[in-house]
Amino acid sequence: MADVSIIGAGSWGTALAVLLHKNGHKVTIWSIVEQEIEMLREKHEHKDKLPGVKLPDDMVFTTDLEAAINGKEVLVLAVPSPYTRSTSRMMKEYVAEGQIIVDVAKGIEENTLMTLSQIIEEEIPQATVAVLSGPSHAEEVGRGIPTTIVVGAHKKETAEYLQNLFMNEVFRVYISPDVLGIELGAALKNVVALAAGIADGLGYGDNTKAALITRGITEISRLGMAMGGRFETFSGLTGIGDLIVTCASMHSRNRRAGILIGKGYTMEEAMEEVKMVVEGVYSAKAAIALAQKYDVQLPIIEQVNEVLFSGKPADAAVKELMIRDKKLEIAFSEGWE
Ligand SMILES: NC(=O)c1ccc[n+]([C@@H]2O[C@H](COP(=O)([O-])OP(=O)(O)OC[C@H]3O[C@@H](n4cnc5c(N)ncnc54)[C@H](O)[C@@H]3O)[C@@H](O)[C@H]2O)c1
Ligand SMILES: O=P(O)(O)OC[C@H](O)CO
Repeated sequence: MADVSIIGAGSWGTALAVLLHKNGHKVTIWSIVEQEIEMLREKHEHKDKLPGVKLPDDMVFTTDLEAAINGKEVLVLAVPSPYTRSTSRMMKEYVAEGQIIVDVAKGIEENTLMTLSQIIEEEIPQATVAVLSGPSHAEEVGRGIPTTIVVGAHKKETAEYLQNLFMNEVFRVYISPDVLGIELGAALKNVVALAAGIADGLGYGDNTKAALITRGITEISRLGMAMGGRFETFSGLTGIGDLIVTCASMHSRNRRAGILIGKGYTMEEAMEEVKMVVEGVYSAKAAIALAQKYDVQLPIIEQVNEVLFSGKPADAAVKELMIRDKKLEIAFSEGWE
């Protein structure tokens, strides 16, 4: 049995807390939001973020960050990506040498273009940082629905330790050394899922969805591989797997925000309506900056940016994608006459 803290009490942190408790670990949940911790103590359920999932009586809820960190074997960092740096800064003074922090959020920092594990490593250099990612909606994990996921870590020993910590008969955990590929797939799929939602909101069909998923993963892997991620990662659970679930599921906040935008809401109105974090909005600009830096084309992601930040009508963005220059589907065709 391990002593574990979840840093951040949103829907994903809460679902993972329940999972880890079921695995026999001692679990503490920390949040910066006092009312949230009071509500969890009183109701033993996160009524706003994960309704219907009961939290066990012996789970500890706290706003005391030092107590949440001291002596814990693993810290699961589950705050949305805009808070990864600020939360890491607060955590730094309490984290022991080698203490494991597993980041479960998905994003790229807009002004630095850093992945979330890079931010944590910069802010808390004494920590051992790993990531957990894959097709996994909190609503389904909270109900014990079979799910597969990947732990990425620089050292195999860390990955195997976390695999044992999280894995059970309904939560199958693979391990991988490709931390960068995992994080890029996770952040970029959210931007493509916004596009898939926009297409749904416009009333388009399954053909359009399949096109966005397939050409979307081409964009993600093109950029990801230019940055050093591995092809197999983008064809795996944290790449195409997570892209499929996010583009298809009504649990997805990115897809739901996209649907509203496709129906004519502004980005701000859609984010307000969805209430929970819509990570794709934060990663969209970073993706374009990275595309420029690594000289790769991301046409879908570019159009998402135009719709989100330049007020381009969603149907005009789709039309622009359809009438782009004629292309080969695959990059190499030497000897093809
Ligand atoms: N929900 C899912 O199904 C799911 C699954 C996999 C990964 N993720 C990723 O996990 C991350 C968190 O997602 P979520 O669904 O839990 O989001 P959420 O919107 O449910 O979480 C918000 C939580 O963030 C915390 N918070 C609010 N303000 C804060 C601040 N200023 N500083 C620090 N913490 C603050 C609070 O505990 C709040 O409940 C995201 O990056 C998301 O992409 C989510
Ligand atoms: O609800 P979303 O769109 O943030 O997606 C949640 C997870 O990333 C799905 O794996």
